[in-house]
Amino acid sequence: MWGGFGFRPPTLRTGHITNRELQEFQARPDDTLIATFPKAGTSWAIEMVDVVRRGGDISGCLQIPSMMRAPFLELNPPPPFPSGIDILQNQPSPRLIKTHLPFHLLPPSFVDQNCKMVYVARNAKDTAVSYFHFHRMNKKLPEPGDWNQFFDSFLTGQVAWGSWFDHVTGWWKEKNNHRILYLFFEDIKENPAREIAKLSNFLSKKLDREAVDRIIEHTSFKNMKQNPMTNFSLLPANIFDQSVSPFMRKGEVGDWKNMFTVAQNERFEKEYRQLMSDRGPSFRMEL
Ligand SMILES: Nc1ncnc2c1ncn2[C@@H]1O[C@H](COP(=O)(O)OS(=O)(=O)O)[C@@H](OP(=O)(O)O)[C@H]1O
Repeated sequence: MWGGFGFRPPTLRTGHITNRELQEFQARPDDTLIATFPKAGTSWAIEMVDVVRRGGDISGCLQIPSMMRAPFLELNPPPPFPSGIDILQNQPSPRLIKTHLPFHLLPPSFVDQNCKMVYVARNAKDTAVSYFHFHRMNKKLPEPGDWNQFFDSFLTGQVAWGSWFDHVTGWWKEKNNHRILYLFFEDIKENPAREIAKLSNFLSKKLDREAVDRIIEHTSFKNMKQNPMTNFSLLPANIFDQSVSPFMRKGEVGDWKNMFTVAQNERFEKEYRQLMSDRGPSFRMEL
């Protein structure tokens, strides 16, 4: 699989990465980290950040799959496939790195090296629905059960990468202590040009009007869904079975209304009020 991307797995490694190896990961000062809770718009942000860093030139992005342009830090497949760390250690600078880690589990070198970090948050209801469909198609994740069961698992933080509530508030609390740009999926959807301007400023990359238009076009849902470099169609069906649910599924704000029952919504609202502090980020559930 990896050979097809022009990548040769390093030969030295044979086993899984340990938590200690992850914590000892050496970030470089010019790394850019993209951090999210799963299904918050990671792939969208990767594409935007990558083209912004390339000054609006999309040609490089059209040749290499997104998962190779922004390796997944904590990816830990069984041998002989390379881990995220294996891939990253062999990548030239400046690297783009994807993670779903909560802030408190991030390898300390990202803070020590004063790396730029882009965090994208998405409202919990749409995230839960997107995550449910992702579990159905991702053959490396546990079976989600029915929507009712998954809803319960999500709300109680019993899903991979834990509690959505802890994740979005954990990164929010740190955003002024480090070089963190905290963005929202809903804001990008509402006004991509405004959010690209924030990225251009944060990444110190000047973009003219044409470049911004090019980025909006290249990163539109329609284009990313058709583009094999961004739609994960290069992964075989025993990893992502897109006949069950496509990776680029709907890309909307408010799709939760098609899944949540009235009772689920009431329970969600009640627990949301208890779990989200007043000082945390505030989310829009519809536009
Ligand atoms: N360009 C663009 N515009 C709008 N929406 C987009 C875009 N790219 C990805 N998406 C939607 O983001 C959801 C996938 O989230 P992630 O990329 O974070 O997934 S992952 O955690 O990295 O697996 C998933 O959301 P749902 O459609 O609601 O399931 C994708 O469709």
